[in-house]
Amino acid sequence: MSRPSSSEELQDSTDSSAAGFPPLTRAAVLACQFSSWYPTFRKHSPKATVIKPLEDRFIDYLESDGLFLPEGSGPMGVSELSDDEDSRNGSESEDDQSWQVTFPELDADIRRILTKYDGAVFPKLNWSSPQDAAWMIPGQALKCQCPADVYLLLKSSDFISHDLDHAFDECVDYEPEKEEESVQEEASAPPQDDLAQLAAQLALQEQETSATDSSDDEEALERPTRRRKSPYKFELVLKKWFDMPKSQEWRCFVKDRKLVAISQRDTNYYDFLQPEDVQADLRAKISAFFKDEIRDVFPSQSYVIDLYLTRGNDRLFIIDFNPYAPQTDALLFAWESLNALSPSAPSSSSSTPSPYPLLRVIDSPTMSSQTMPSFSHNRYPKDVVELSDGTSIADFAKEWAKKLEEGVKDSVGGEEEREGSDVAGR
Ligand SMILES: Nc1ncnc2c1ncn2[C@@H]1O[C@H](COP(=O)(O)OP(=O)(O)OP(=O)(O)O)[C@@H](O)[C@H]1O
Repeated sequence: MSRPSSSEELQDSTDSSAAGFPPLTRAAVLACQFSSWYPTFRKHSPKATVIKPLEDRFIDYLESDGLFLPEGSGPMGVSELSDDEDSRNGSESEDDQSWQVTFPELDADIRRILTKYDGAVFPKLNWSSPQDAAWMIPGQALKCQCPADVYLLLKSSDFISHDLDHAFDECVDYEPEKEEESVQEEASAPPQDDLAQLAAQLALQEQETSATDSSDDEEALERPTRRRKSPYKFELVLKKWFDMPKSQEWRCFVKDRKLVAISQRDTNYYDFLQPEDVQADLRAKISAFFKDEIRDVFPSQSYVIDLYLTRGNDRLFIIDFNPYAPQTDALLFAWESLNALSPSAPSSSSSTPSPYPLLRVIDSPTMSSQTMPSFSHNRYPKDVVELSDGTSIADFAKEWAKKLEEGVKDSVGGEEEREGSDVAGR
């Protein structure tokens, strides 16, 4: 899920009903949480394991100041840190802190999942991956090969902070004071004795297990936790890493259960996507997949799906669900034009084929990558923007969005293709 970079920008974009957006509800946001949809769509999604709920101590670590890594989380294992690892712990004063933080159970879970997934995973929390922090690890991708890689990315990312603190901010039915009150009431209840506590923990585990459809293997690792001052539980999603050619990714917009538009996900120009028959084939494949596998199953009326089409064009995979809301990037479309579409209206003549879903690809190689960056307005690190030229994040975002809009009319140079493999969730 993409998200605004500042509360100011958030205010600009939250008047969703005025702009023609359906009201965003907590249920719609929760439906896009990874563990909400993955059990249902597992066979159409790359392999992944969810660790939930994350313990409060770990969330506190992610939210704490300074960039330091828990002891024993590096590639060398539990008992030692390499010199390299030590140097990633940040400044000298922060080093002291690093030796006080350990997450041996979580480290062990991550290492076990890494082994199961051939040594590399892609991390995210309930909704977001730390894409804005990719530059923190070698290769600038979110390819994690030890627990420290996962922690470093999560801890450095504004997108992850958004998941932790602002996931429901724009929902019409979200009342933070009320929710916090109920959590505080729970926290101030008389302490339970050990047996009662154990029973409560087991009940929680059972409830979670059914919610994530954990079956024969460990695709949902559950453990009891203390209650945090938050009305929902945080989860760490580790997806098996695979090389996914960007040119094969598509963002699909669903309005009132109708697939209205499809946008190329990447901002590069690809020759092979230009022929009309290729585009017609794409529309047909994605439309059929949506109708057969998603439309009657996904609980929301309006939402956005990210799909990946294997290079042989023979199989579609679900990468992510996002809310139909301004904080999700509309990519090559403008939200105003998507909101203005009315796919239910009768077509002018019965012989005219339906124009839906509309499909947009970058259709010219002339635009330079400087004017068409691959991160759009709500997908770059806050710190970078703050340091940029003294403008506020909101102003910078508006400038950026304007550039993007202008940029869509042209396009940029191509990227070499790679083949994805072994992606099936099951
Ligand atoms: N298992 C994976 N292995 C390698 N790369 C991946 C994997 N899953 C996702 N990616 C890449 O990361 C991108 C973002 O993934 P994902 O949609 O899960 O994260 P997100 O933070 O929710 O993104 P967004 O907010 O843009 O929807 C994908 O478009 C894809 O390019």
